[in-house]
Amino acid sequence: MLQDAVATASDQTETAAAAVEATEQGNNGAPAADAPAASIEGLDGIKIRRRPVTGPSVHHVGPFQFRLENEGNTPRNILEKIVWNKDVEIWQMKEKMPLYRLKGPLDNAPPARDFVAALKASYDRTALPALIAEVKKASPSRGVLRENFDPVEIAQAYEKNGAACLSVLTDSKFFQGSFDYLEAIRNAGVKCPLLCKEFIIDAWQLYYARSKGADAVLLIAAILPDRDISYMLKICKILGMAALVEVHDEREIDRVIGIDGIQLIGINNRNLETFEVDISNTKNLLEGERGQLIAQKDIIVVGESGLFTPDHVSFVQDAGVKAILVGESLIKQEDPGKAIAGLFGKDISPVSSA
Ligand SMILES: O=C(O)c1ccccc1NCC(=O)[C@H](O)[C@H](O)COP(=O)(O)O
Repeated sequence: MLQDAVATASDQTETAAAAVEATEQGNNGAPAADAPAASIEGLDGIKIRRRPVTGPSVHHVGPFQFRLENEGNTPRNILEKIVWNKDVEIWQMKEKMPLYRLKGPLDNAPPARDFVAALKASYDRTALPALIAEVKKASPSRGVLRENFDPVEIAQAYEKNGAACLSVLTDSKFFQGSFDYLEAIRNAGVKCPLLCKEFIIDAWQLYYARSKGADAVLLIAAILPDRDISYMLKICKILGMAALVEVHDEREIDRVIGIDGIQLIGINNRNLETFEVDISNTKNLLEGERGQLIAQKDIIVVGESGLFTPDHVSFVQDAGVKAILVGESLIKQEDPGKAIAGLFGKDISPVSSA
């Protein structure tokens, strides 16, 4: 039933993981027709299915029975694939580290750094979009971006050369990222606030990210209903973390503008279903009344993906962004820190502009 599928952020996980497990085990021959529908497609503007149906239909031909692929238990695009995998991963991680064990140590943890203030300070200092530089080893669309990958060295180089904040990919299966990278960067004395770049679908992940040193998290509108975004924003506030709420199209941006407590909207120029990158997406989404409303609400817009040159940076700045999130164009250079000056067309490191 559809209303069953729209569970709260936390109880979705168990159900979803069980569904994925049942699917992977072949469901012991139980026909899908008897199973509850697990898709929440179309609800609250979400385009992807948050979890597979519990098993493909059984088809009978004479004495044989077989299952057809692609009848609900096969992800239709990379985003669905990532999210379905994440469901199972979270379920396993929660077993090892239940919420009550995560929460306790957080009371004595150093407070989160102010991600939003760091972006504003950088913009005021440089009059250029504040840089969130991404520590990104690989991606589903581009494969391995950097063989010789030392996350701490890269983070320090980004900081030294003017990044306001850092984004650290933590998904291991699709991005070769790690929570250990986040923790190591934090423990190495990097002062820039850190964004945990994850596919967050369960509130447990917010506590886990904080426990590993995150100062901010990514919430992707394509995979989260409005009520989950609102709920997670409240938890972020309690934990002292900022949330970068990411959108890709008009429907998503209009949804999130209406949610209370949004400080940062990321416009992803990459379509996460097709991998197509088009930086004019940022401009298109900020045109007209929508851009004015965002400015009135004092929301900072972050332009994400596909930014390689000073012209690209000017283009999105003219469209209204005050910050940019950049991975590939920096990480692929021999010296990712020095690549920052190439991206902006000038040195933006704090020392040189002081
Ligand atoms: O980068 C991908 O291939 C990708 C695929 C599926 C989901 C998300 C993906 N990337 C996350 C990002 O949005 C980027 O890492 C980030 O915006 C930086 O983009 P870029 O500067 O183009 O590396």
